[in-house]
Amino acid sequence: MSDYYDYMLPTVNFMGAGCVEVVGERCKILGAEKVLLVTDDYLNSLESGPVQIVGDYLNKSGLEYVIFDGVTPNPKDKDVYAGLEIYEKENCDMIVTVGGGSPHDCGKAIGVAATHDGDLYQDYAGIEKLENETPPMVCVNTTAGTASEVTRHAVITDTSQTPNVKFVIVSWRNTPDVSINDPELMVDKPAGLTAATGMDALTHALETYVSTGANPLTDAAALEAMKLIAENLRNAVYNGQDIEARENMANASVLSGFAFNNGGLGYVHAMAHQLGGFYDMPHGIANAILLPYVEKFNLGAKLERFAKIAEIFGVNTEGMSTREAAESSLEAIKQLAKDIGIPTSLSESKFDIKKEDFEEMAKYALEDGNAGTNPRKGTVEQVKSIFEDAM
Ligand SMILES: NC(=O)c1ccc[n+]([C@@H]2O[C@H](COP(=O)([O-])OP(=O)(O)OC[C@H]3O[C@@H](n4cnc5c(N)ncnc54)[C@H](O)[C@@H]3O)[C@@H](O)[C@H]2O)c1
Ligand SMILES: [Fe+2]
Repeated sequence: MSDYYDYMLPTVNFMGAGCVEVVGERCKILGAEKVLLVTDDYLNSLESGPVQIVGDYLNKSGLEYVIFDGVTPNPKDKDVYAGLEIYEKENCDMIVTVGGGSPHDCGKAIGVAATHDGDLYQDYAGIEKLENETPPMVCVNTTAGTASEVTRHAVITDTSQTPNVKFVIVSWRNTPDVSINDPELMVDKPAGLTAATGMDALTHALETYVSTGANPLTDAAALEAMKLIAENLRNAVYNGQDIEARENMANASVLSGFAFNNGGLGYVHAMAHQLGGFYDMPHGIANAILLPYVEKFNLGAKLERFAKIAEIFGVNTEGMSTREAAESSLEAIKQLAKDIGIPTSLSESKFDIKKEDFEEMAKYALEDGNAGTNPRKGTVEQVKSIFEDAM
């Protein structure tokens, strides 16, 4: 390992109420003539929703655009190829995504498929495998969780395998040119989605903070993200119209993206990807359920850091040993999840989880691109037992 590190950020990030108005002018600056607008059918069905708002700004800037709304949650390779067909047929030269992590990731993968031969999973899953420049991209974010709008990750589900496998293409070439986080586009998010995506952001910040790839810059971003989440996620869930809570959650999500884009994640994400691939479980729910169980496994490797997390969550750690303080951080996280209505175990979730799958899921998890920076190395047996523990 070298003594230096790189720190990757997208070129321009817009944050705050009203900032979506820059979308058209930013596309023009990037040289767009015809935009593929990538989204999902729900957001596209909303009158005066984010898709219509973005479309109006594109029109105002004199840009032509065509909508692809075939993105499904946990986006599939076939969604990517359906989008690519439109991108090519319509001679698009730029991608604008509107929505949460699913449209952003699908849009990134459309850009990869448009500029790279071969198979997305076979040839490009893993870290820094992209060889060619991808089309310019602007991401308008409507959830506060994945931070895909600021990261180099695209998480796609490969449906050619049974069971399906979620894989990650990680490349700086995938980093969007512009990210737009306007909290006014987030106020109508239902409570359940706010809770799940908020816990995804927490998982990003926490996994990076205890990862083997953490550095002073990722620490600063991760600590502030966790503080904002501890102070604002409940409010954002309980009162969706609280614009300050929404804005703070957007800030937290982006900060956690700055952190994990550079410091790496861990077994929570590696294992959550299996729950997404095998059962189509929403990503935020999968992370939120697994988080305390995985971190119980990791605790001994980063006791001081977990003790610091407890402080951030408002636990009075005075008089506690470092281990006691570290353990109390897991209780604080469980309490937050409980308060916002997240199931506390896999069996409590409404998904038909099968114990017989755990061995295979554990194997895939250890091969996942996020497993390498987990602070404690586990065997297939150990990862399997974390799944069992979470059941
Ligand atoms: N690329 C990355 O860095 C990264 C990181 C973490 C997760 N992910 C991936 O992102 C995906 C999950 O993304 P997500 O959690 O943002 O959800 P999502 O994009 O899958 O959206 C979930 C649902 O919420 C709806 N929705 C989105 N915004 C809304 C709004 N403002 N109001 C009402 N409804 C809204 C959508 O229509 C959809 O039905 C997963 O596939 C996950 O693996 C990617
Ligand atoms: Fe995530």
